[in-house]
Amino acid sequence: MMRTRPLKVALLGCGVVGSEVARIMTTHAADLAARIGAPVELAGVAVRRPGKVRAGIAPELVTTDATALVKRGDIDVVVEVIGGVEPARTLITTAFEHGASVVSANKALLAEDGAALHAVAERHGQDLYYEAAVAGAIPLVRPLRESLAGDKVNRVLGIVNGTTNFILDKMDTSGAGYSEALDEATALGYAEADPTADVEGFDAAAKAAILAGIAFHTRVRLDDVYREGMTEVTSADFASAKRMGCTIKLLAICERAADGGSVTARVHPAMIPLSHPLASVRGAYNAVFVEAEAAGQLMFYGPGAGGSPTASAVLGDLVAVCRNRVEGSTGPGESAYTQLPVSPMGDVVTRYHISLDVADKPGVLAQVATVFAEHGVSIDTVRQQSRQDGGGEASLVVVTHRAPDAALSGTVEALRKLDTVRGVASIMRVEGE
Ligand SMILES: NC(=O)c1ccc[n+]([C@@H]2O[C@H](COP(=O)([O-])OP(=O)(O)OC[C@H]3O[C@@H](n4cnc5c(N)ncnc54)[C@H](O)[C@@H]3O)[C@@H](O)[C@H]2O)c1
Ligand SMILES: N[C@@H](CCO)C(=O)O
Ligand code: NA
Repeated sequence: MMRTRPLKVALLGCGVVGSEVARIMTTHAADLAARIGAPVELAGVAVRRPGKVRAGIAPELVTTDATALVKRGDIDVVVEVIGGVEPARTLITTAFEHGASVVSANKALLAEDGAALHAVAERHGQDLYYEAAVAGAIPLVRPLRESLAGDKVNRVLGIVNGTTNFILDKMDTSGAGYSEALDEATALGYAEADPTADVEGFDAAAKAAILAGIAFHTRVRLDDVYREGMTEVTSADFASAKRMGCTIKLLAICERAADGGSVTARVHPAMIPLSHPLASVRGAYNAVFVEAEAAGQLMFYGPGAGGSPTASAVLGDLVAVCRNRVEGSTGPGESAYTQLPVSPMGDVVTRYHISLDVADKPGVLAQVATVFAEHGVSIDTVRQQSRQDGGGEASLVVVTHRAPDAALSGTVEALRKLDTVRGVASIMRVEGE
């Protein structure tokens, strides 16, 4: 039976995502009410620029005082889509203290302070849902928190940032420049307010922290995630990748150690074979593989950024939280009972693709091979090509077998010191084989 008192929703932020949340709440009001068992009403919208005309939002709902809105006491659910750590953290905490549940899309905040926010939510008997924070529209947080709660997840690997995938895809397929592709991603509403978060890998690292925490039932913070962005990926790297039958993607990889005693989480560009499903993830799409003991390998794929796709995930959470409210219950809280340590990047076992400019003379190959051997790194393939410019240099491309990342980076440092190595043209990890 339909409850007549409407559930009241406060929307914090009315930008790319917030405006779409408001639009869908209005246009789908009847369906949402039927699914929840109670009408849902937009009771207030906190913005920074009150003078701006916002289609479909009654001007009397708009306020610049987000704090007063979350303190009102009659609000059932606060939807936080302003982004950033503060004032979002204080507003969410205040919402819990004043009897509201929260739906957020804010990965930066959840990766920094998710544990504390979950604790406040639990203390006040409220829900904290954040499907939109990871991989946009793709259902991933809920499947990990709920559908896979009975399995043991060992690995989560994928593309979790739409902006950088859009840029890398453009660089690879159309030869577009980095800045031009970034401007386009920003105009399409994919990039963060400060796109440094995207291109330097902070956004993907925040998502990796959230995913690792949920997947392995432990606490992983942003600082625990090894991070390299994609700003140094060049067209020469793409040319090298092409010669190997690969492309380059910014990957987030979270793994449980083989002995189960620790976990790792990392974000960095990597070469992947063109035959791997991640190689065909185009534009702002995301794709994530989850490997679980009983389920085997699962792939989640879909739009990872943009106002409307992200609003879909926010609305899904809103319906879930409202249903809980109608039933007088709450959903699952944080499940970080294992407290596994996060190992450093040096312990992660990876493969490197290394492209060197070397002197084209006898003994150089042997000298380079010796450095690999001294660091305990086994070589998979070597390709040498003399340069035609008469400068007495050759290009040497080495692909290694798997080895601890510390041994691989130590090898590169030692190679740089050889007189016969004139330069390191490209170093890239190789994944997906
Ligand atoms: N855009 C996407 O594709 C996407 C996808 C997933 C998650 N997210 C997340 O959703 C959140 C919002 O992203 P967005 O793309 O809509 O950003 P946006 O910059 O378009 O919108 C944020 C809005 O919040 C407003 N705002 C900032 N501080 C405020 C305050 N104190 N009070 C009231 N309003 C305030 C800003 O004026 C802006 O209009 C971020 O956490 C982001 O990481 C975005
Ligand atoms: N800026 C983010 C938004 C989605 O979280 C991205 O490009 O993936
Ligand atoms: Na999602």
